Amino acid sequence: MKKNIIIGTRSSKLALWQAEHIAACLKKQYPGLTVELKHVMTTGDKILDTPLAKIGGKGLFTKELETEMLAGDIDFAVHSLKDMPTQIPDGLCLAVITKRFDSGDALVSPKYKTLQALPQGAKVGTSSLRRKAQLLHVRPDLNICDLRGNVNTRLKKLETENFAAIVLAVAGLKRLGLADLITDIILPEICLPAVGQGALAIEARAGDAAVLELLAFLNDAESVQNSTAERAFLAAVEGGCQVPVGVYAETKENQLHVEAVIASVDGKRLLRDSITGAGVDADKLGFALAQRLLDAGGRQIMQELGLLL
Ligand SMILES: NCc1[nH]cc(CCC(=O)O)c1CC(=O)O
Repeated sequence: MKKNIIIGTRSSKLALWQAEHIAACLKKQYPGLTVELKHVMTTGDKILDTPLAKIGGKGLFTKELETEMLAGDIDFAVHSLKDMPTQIPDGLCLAVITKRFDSGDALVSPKYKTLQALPQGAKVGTSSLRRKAQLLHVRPDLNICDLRGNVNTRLKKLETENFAAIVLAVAGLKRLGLADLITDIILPEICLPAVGQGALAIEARAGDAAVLELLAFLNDAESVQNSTAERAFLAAVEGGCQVPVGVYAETKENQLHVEAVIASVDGKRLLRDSITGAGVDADKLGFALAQRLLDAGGRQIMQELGLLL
């Protein structure tokens, strides 16, 4: 049994909460274990002004952590699953996907409270093309403006940059103890979440049996199955975290139900479809749903996006 573990983490408050949460779970399970946190700066942390979609590339929040892991300087890294690219580098693996509690998006609007109540042309902050496209689809009048930075930075900008509302993940706000700031939950009928939103992922060395064994108890079978479908969908549309694509899988009455959307950035074209099947076919279901949406016009939208960015 390992006696000491080094967890690699980004330094944002959310990343630290997530790493500390996993550290606490480990210490509870293995009282003799010592757990250390090592802070690692990623490209996504260094470039703060440019919209992520324009920086391009995948793994902006994971690459430097992966390098440290491969070099043996950290034992594993804790990520928000939604920040994980669909391709994991050779030698590494997704060791754990935790149980997901909140997958949705929230509106923070101290003045207007709900999406419906926002005045015509209201300035709304989000840098996510997925959120932008889906919001514009129901409210084409909104003035959606870029809003980057970690959760706390975005909340500050809500005031300093005069946004009528900003959109954030429910999970991130709850983890930071900021659930009180949520004034409206944006229903999945309006805005489907990002792949894996709300779940934590632990990335570790594929051959490190001691660490993998130590972590196994944190894995949630249903979460793994659901995110397998979601990640298969994302891989098939060849999207990173910065595409106007949303997908949500859930298990109901022993069936896996996957719902997904591909939209143009202006929200004018929005393709949405769903598929249901056996959980063991999670991969195939995600892939099949992607093919359906791509054939229905999604391929053209993704091609246009490639030209745009
Ligand atoms: N893109 C940053 C990011 N990565 C994960 C979360 C929230 C937590 C989660 O979705 O698991 C957030 C903040 C947000 O989107 O509001």
